[in-house]
Amino acid sequence: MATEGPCNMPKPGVFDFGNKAKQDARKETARQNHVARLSSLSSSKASSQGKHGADEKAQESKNILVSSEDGITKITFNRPAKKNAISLQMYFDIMLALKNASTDNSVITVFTVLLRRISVMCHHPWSRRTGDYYSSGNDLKNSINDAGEIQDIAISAKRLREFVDCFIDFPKPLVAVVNGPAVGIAVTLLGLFDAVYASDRCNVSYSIHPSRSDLGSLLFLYVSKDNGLRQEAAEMLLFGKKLTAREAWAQGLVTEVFPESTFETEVWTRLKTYAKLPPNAMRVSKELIRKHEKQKLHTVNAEECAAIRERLPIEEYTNALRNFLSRKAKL
Ligand SMILES: CCCCC/C=C/CC(=O)SCCNC(=O)CCNC(=O)[C@H](O)C(C)(C)COP(=O)(O)OP(=O)(O)OC[C@H]1O[C@@H](n2cnc3c(N)ncnc32)[C@H](O)[C@@H]1OP(=O)(O)O
Repeated sequence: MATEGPCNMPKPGVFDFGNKAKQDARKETARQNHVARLSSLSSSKASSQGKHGADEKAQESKNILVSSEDGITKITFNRPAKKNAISLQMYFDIMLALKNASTDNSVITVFTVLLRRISVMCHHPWSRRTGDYYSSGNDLKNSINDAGEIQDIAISAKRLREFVDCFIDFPKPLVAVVNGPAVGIAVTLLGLFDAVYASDRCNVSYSIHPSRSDLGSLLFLYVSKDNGLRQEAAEMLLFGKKLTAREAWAQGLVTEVFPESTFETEVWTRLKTYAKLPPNAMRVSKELIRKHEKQKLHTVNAEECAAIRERLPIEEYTNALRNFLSRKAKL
């Protein structure tokens, strides 16, 4: 891989991970090992997958499960022990899953959390229960090593930008089935879905993490664009106020709130019906609805990731990280 000389290569497309990784490596020679790891992951997985049908199992990775059935590609968080915190590997797995879903035969793409079955001794011998969290957001270990030193900021910030870009550009209807609390980047992303269905046990919040207001402004842009500046959103973004599912609905972040007891049945019945609608009409409608805001979202995303890259090394942030990791601080 070339690491010197001018970069005359054309800018790769948002889903063109191979070329993006190569360009990263040219600019970040000091970080080549890290980039190479991500690049090799991309090429090995991409080459083993290609196009696939909506009724086939599409992708296996430990913490992100992907499956397709009934015209729906489901991307499922499966890291309950860490409250579905999103590691660098998971960012990558999700981007790959979105890339595949954008060209597979499915009609709708859905993000959700793996349901865990627990034994209960009350009315039913088995009761379904959701994983605790939809997602606790960015894995706070992504940018700090075991010695407590900040690491890989440029790469993480770039990866984050590419990750959010994938959501902004995703061409098919994208739905979030949120059956537990969502934090940080997982909340920001909600603004980029076409529909967000939440159970009444869900809540949304940003953390004590000082970067929340950076990434939050994407969400803020979305929430406030038709309604003027919304003070409730500012309370969440600036002061870390936790919103209930119904408050998030009132903010326009959630499409509909369902009782937990009927959530799964109602939502999946509805989604299966939607998946029978004409796919091309939905794609064209989505393109028309999103066309005018897309460029603005890309611009804000780029600005925010640049801000994160600059702010991450400051003491306020590093202290917050160390406090969380030494169990002195939580949400
Ligand atoms: C380049 C960088 C880009 C930065 C981009 C920024 C994006 C915005 C964000 O998303 S920042 C992250 C925001 N999220 C948080 O701040 C949540 C932090 N977590 C908590 O506050 C709590 O864990 C909790 C309230 C979500 C749950 O508390 P609870 O007491 O129920 O559970 P534990 O704290 O014991 O958690 C269980 C294990 O999970 C690990 N964990 C939870 N969240 C994260 C996380 N975001 N990152 C890493 N690890 C997380 C926790 O450490 C426990 O692990 P352990 O059992 O091994 O100790």
